[in-house]
Amino acid sequence: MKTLTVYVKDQPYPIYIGEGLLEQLPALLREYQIETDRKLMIVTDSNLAPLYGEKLKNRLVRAGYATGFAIMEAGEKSKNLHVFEQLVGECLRFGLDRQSIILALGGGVVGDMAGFLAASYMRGIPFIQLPTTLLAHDSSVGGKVAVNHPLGKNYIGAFHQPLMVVFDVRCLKTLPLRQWRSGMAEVIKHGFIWDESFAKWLDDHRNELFAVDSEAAVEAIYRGCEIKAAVVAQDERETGIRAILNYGHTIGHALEAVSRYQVYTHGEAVSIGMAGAARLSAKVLGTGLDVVHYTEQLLEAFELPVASTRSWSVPAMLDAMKRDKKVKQDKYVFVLAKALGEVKIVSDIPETEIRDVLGELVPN
Ligand SMILES: NC(=O)c1ccc[n+]([C@@H]2O[C@H](COP(=O)([O-])OP(=O)(O)OC[C@H]3O[C@@H](n4cnc5c(N)ncnc54)[C@H](O)[C@@H]3O)[C@@H](O)[C@H]2O)c1
Ligand SMILES: O=C(O)C(=O)C[C@@H](O)[C@H](O)[C@H](O)COP(=O)(O)O
Ligand SMILES: [Zn+2]
Repeated sequence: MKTLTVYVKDQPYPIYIGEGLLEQLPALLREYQIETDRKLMIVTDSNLAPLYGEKLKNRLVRAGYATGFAIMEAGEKSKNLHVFEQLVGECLRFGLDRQSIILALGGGVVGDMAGFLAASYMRGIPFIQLPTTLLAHDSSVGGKVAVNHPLGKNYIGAFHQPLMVVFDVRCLKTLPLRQWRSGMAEVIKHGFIWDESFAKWLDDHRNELFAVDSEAAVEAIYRGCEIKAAVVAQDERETGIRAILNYGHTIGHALEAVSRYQVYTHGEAVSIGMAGAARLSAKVLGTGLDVVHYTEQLLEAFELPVASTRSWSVPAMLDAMKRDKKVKQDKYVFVLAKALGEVKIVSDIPETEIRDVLGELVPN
């Protein structure tokens, strides 16, 4: 097992990464003085409930915890206020109180939803992240929790840090290949924004990573979490540097919104977004074309898209980007690459440059 700490202001918390950790959860709870007088509520999705949820619930009940079980329909389309309200109802009916703890068992959709539920239920109760997708190495760390609005991603949310993150990498064995690749996009993002040598390491360990070799997976997840934790520790609420974690997301979130969350996974949209951000960096910052080429090459090596095969309205995408959370005084703000492993937040990007890049990424 590997461990690291996220140094946020109120309460630093641990991330545990290893095999079989869900089996050790009751012991970990006891280690954290979480006694059996506290109710637990597992929030999970319809795919994960039969795979891991029911076993986890039985294990916790056997350990003496009163444990509720709330299941949302799997997929991004469920990350909305309607489902949120249903989950609040389940918590109330189960009798969760302010001492209770929510357990988010799933990928980023469950993590964001259950985290937002914890942030707002009775004005805030604790929660624990139990990530089950590769992508969730990103979503389970840093305390951004939210649901979507039809006009865009994560518009209704909060910053609410978990008590701990327990990543049982055995869960990754059942993850569909498409979701594995999707998660790789955020792992690669951590290399692109912070550490060129990590990006190269991923490139060199492609075969082990595709084979979901535990050692390689733990290493990739650990380094991805370490980079994310380093950024979050400097700027928990995104007043500055944290925005670099949004590399590829301005275009990525726009693609997700115009396609009504039904065409791309989050990682696929971010992958196209990073290819776009690299191209925009060349135009706006004069970044070398080698960066653009390497960006595309690495993403494609992991079978991720670097352009859209479907056409979307450029004005609709620009509209979505105008509502991006990084926008200041109605001006587009992008995270751009200066070099591999080094990015910069750039304000006031001319719309013509963005239009040009969208023209290259999206067929008309
Ligand atoms: N809060 C953050 O900082 C942050 C960071 C990155 C992404 N996100 C959010 O995360 C979401 C995407 O998360 P995701 O890619 O994990 O998607 P997801 O949660 O929808 O999971 C993908 C699919 O895989 C299934 N699945 C999950 N784990 C499985 C397993 N071990 N075995 C078999 N099937 C499994 C799920 O049921 C789902 O169908 C997006 O909403 C995105 O906005 C948030
Ligand atoms: O943690 C962050 O900060 C990130 O930007 C990580 C992103 O990968 C993630 O998709 C996040 O949810 C996007 O945040 P948003 O503020 O643009 O909704
Ligand atoms: Zn993301």
